[in-house]
Order: sequence, then C-alpha cells, then structure tokens
Amino acid sequence: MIEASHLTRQFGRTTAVSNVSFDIGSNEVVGLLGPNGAGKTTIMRMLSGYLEPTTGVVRVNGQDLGQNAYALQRQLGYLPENLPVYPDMMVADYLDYVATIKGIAPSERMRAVKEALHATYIQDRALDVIGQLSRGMKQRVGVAQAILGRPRLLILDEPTNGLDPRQTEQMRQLITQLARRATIIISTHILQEVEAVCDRVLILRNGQLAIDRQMSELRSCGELLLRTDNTVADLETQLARMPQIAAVRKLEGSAEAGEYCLSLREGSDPDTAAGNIAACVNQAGARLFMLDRQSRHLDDIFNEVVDRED
Ligand SMILES: Nc1ncnc2c1ncn2[C@@H]1O[C@H](COP(=O)(O)OP(=O)(O)OP(=O)(O)O)[C@@H](O)[C@H]1O
Repeated sequence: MIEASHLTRQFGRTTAVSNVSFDIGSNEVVGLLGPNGAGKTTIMRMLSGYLEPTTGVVRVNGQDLGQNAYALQRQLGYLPENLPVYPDMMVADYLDYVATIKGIAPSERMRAVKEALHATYIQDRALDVIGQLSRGMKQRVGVAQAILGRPRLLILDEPTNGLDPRQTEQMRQLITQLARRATIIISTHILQEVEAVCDRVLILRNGQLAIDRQMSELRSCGELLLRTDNTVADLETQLARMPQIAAVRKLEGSAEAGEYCLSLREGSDPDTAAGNIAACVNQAGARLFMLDRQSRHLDDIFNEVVDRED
C-alpha cells in the first residue's frame, strides 16, 4: 500500500531522518514510535506528500508520491501534528471545504461530512465555531477531516493528543473500526494505545529505524507461566528434561500450588510447547491450574531500544 524507500531528510545541518525504508501492506495498523526529535513527524509529513525527502522515494500503490502528489494526497487522510486551524469557520463548513479539496462529489459531500462528524462524536458540534472549541474537540475535528471520504490510507500524527481518557478510549475504538477498511499509520507517545490497536511497530531512534517488527513477535519473550498442585516432588526435574524447555525457575507458590517460569528454547513453537507441558504435568500425576504465555510490555522494549548504546 505504501512504501518508503531509503528516505532521508535534512534540515540544514540536521539530519532528521536517515535512510529509512519500510513497506506497509493493506489493512495493517502500524505504530510509529520514538522519543522526542526521533523523526516521526518528519516521516509522516513525507509519507503524506507534504514534505519532500532530501533523498529517497515514497510510493503509494506503486506510484511515486513526488510525481503524483496531488492525485495521491486526495486518496489519503492525514492528521498533522499541528492541524492548520481555521478559527472563524464552523465545523461543518470546514469539513465541507476539506471534502471539496479532496474532490468528493457535491452529491456525496453532505453524507461524507455527516459520517465523519458521527464517527468522531462531534455531530452536535457541527455548527460551533472552531476557534471556540476545546483542544480535544479541535483534535476530533482534525480526525474528522482525515477520515472524510473513507480514505484507504490514514496517517495520524498523535491522534489522541489533548483528549481526555474517555475520548482517548473512543478514539481507540474508532481506529479499530477504521482498521477494518484502511491502512493506518499512527504516531503516538502513548504506548498502551499502540499495544491496543497496532499490528506492527516501527521504532525510530536518532532519525534511523531501530525496530520494525510485528507486535506479537516483539512482545513474545519465550516464557510460559505454569501453576500446578504440589503433589509430584520431581515435577521440576521432569519439566527441565523436556526438549523444548531451556530452563525452569520455581517461583514463590503456596502450600497447595507451585508456580514455575518455563523458558523455551529458541525456535520452539509456544503452542506446541504448551501442549507438551500440559501433557507432561498430566502424566506426572499433577493437576494443571494455569499455563499462560508471558509477554513483554512495549514500555520496556521501547526503553531498551532508546537507551541502547550506538
Ligand atoms: N522544519 C524544520 N526545520 C529544522 N529542523 C527541523 C524541522 N522539522 C524538524 N526538525 C528537526 O528534525 C528532528 C526530528 O524532528 P521531528 O519533529 O520529526 O521529531 P518527532 O519524532 O516527531 O518529535 P516529537 O516526538 O517531539 O514530536 C528534530 O531534531 C527537529 O528539531
């Protein structure tokens, strides 16, 4: 759907983005993460065609964005970090204006505006003047303009910026709904948001791409937590002998139940290992209370990547 090929962007002597490449397929929801100044906004501006790369190419559905910027921009929805505001316009008029720029047919415009107002829960603010809206409401207007005309590609720079917890949850739900029919690239500092909605994560550091991985792969730590009863004395030894298990660590349990952290050998399939562990526990004569695949938090992964020595 969208391909970034060797993107570099200089601002004078500052290299904001350096040789970044990735390819995002249809209906993927991708989180673009990184500390302040890592280059997220610069990448998003290049992906949406509002900033030219110094070198490198962005392709949308195989077409060079630099060569076809106007036509391709009409097919995508972009929420910039700082939305250009038209403080004197009414919300509905502003959305109608954006719909016109996007080339939505006059007969379709009213329906498209209503749909965007409804999706962002601002239908009762349609006649409000933008300059008089709260920060969070303005942000919703920004998202409404981005989703006008149901674009197949959405680029959202900090979509929940300025939203309260309830609005943030609504925005998450909206993004999940939009993901059913669009490819979405989101930049945010709220990692729980990424864990909740993204399939894939790109982490930037100093303008370079440090990580490009599927969320499930990134969060998997190759450990299973086992809870059983304490009836079999040598259960730990039996588990340790299993070919898929690299190490068994006994955790604090109670008199009735024992807990073990089981580290899998590299390359072991966690589902197959879980089936074999359950069978092992059963055959040993113990009762299985819980077998749970452990996962790492994105916060820890993010900090590791950002703190990593060059
Ligand atoms: N128009 C500009 N002129 C000069 N330098 C710029 C410009 N835009 C960005 N930069 C620089 O490029 C680098 C990357 O900035 P960018 O805004 O892309 O980072 P970011 O990851 O989005 O940061 P944040 O999380 O703070 O929004 C920074 O060093 C920034 O100062």
